Amino acid sequence: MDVSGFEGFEKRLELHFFGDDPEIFTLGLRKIDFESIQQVLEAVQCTVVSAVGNSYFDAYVLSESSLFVYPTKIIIKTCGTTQLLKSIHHMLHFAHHLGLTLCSCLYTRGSFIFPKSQPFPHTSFKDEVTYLEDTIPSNLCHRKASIMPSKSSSHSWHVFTANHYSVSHPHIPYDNDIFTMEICMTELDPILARKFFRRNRDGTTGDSAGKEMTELTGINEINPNAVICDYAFEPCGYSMNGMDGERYSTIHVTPEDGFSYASFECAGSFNDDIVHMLMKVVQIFRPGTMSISTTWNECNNEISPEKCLKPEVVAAAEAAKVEEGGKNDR
Ligand SMILES: C[S@+](CC[C@H](N)C(=O)[O-])C[C@H]1O[C@@H](n2cnc3c(N)ncnc32)[C@H](O)[C@@H]1O
Repeated sequence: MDVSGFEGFEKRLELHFFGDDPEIFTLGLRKIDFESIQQVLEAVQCTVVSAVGNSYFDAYVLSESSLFVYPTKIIIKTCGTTQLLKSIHHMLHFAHHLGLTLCSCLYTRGSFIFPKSQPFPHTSFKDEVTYLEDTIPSNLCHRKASIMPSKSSSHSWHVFTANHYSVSHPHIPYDNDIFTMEICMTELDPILARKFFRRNRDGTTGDSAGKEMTELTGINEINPNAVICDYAFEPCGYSMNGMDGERYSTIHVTPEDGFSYASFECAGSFNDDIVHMLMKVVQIFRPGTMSISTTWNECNNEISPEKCLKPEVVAAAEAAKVEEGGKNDR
C-alpha cells in the first residue's frame, strides 16, 4: 500500500476476440489454463484469491479486484498500484495459440486518488495511451482516447477504445441489448464502511468473513438471483463477483477513512430494474460523491463508453440521491 493510502479507483480492460473455429463460442479463452492465467496476473502484480465458473464464464476474485473470462471476451479490473496494461501482451499470446484474434480493446479508469504512486505505464493517461498504441495490433485501426468532461474533477472518466473492422468479418457478434454499468463511489458513510472491517479474527477465513459481510450489508439483495463469490481482506476490504447466467456483477470496497472507495459494476439489459439496483447500491454505501458510466456496443461494432447517460440511468441516480438525502446528513 502507498504510504498515504490504498488506491481504490480501478483500471479496467475489456478485450474482445474473434476466430473462424465455431468452438470458440463455447470454450475459446476459457481453455487458457490456470498457470497461464497466473502468468498474466504476475505481469499485472496481483493474484487469484478465489474462483468460480458456470456454463458461460469464469470469474476470479483477485488480490486487487476481478477477472472475468468468457469464450471470446476478457474483462480485467485491478486497483492499487497494479500494472494492468502489462497483461495485454500475455493475453494476446495465449489467445493467438487458440486461434483467436483481437477485435476490440476498451481501457477505462477514473481519476486516481494517489496518481503519483502509480508505476509505469500508469504514470499518466498520456503514458497509458502511448503504451496501448504500441501494444495492440495494427488491425485495431479505429482508435480514440479521451478524458470525458465531468462536473467533479476527482471523478473524470479516462477512456481508450480501439476497434477492428474488416470486410471478411464485418459483423463481429456483440449483444447490443447488454450494457455495462459502473458506479464509482468515494467518501463512503463511515458507519457503513465499518461493516467492511473484519470483526472476528479467530476462526474466520477470507471466504467466511466475506460471506458474512455480503449478508450484513445487504449486498446479497442487489440481485438475489446471483451466485456470489466473496472475499474479506485483513484487516479490512471486500471484493465480490456475482454470476447470474451469462451476466456478471462485481463490488470492491476500500473502507479506510480518508480514502474510502467502493465500486459496483454489472452487465445489465435495458429491461432491468436499474432504479432498484442503484437504490440498493447507494443505500449500502451512502457515498459523498459518485459517478456512473454506461458502456454498450453500437451497431457499427464500436464500443461506446458514455458518461452522458441514458435517461433512465440518470433518473435512477437522481431518485437514489433524493431518497438518501433525507437519511444522510453529510
Ligand atoms: C482488494 S480490496 C478492493 C479493491 C477495490 N478496487 C477497491 O478499492 O475498492 C482493497 C481493500 O483491501 C485492503 N487490503 C488488505 N489486504 C490487501 C491485499 N493483500 N491486497 C489488496 N488489498 C488489500 C486494502 O487496504 C483496501 O481496503
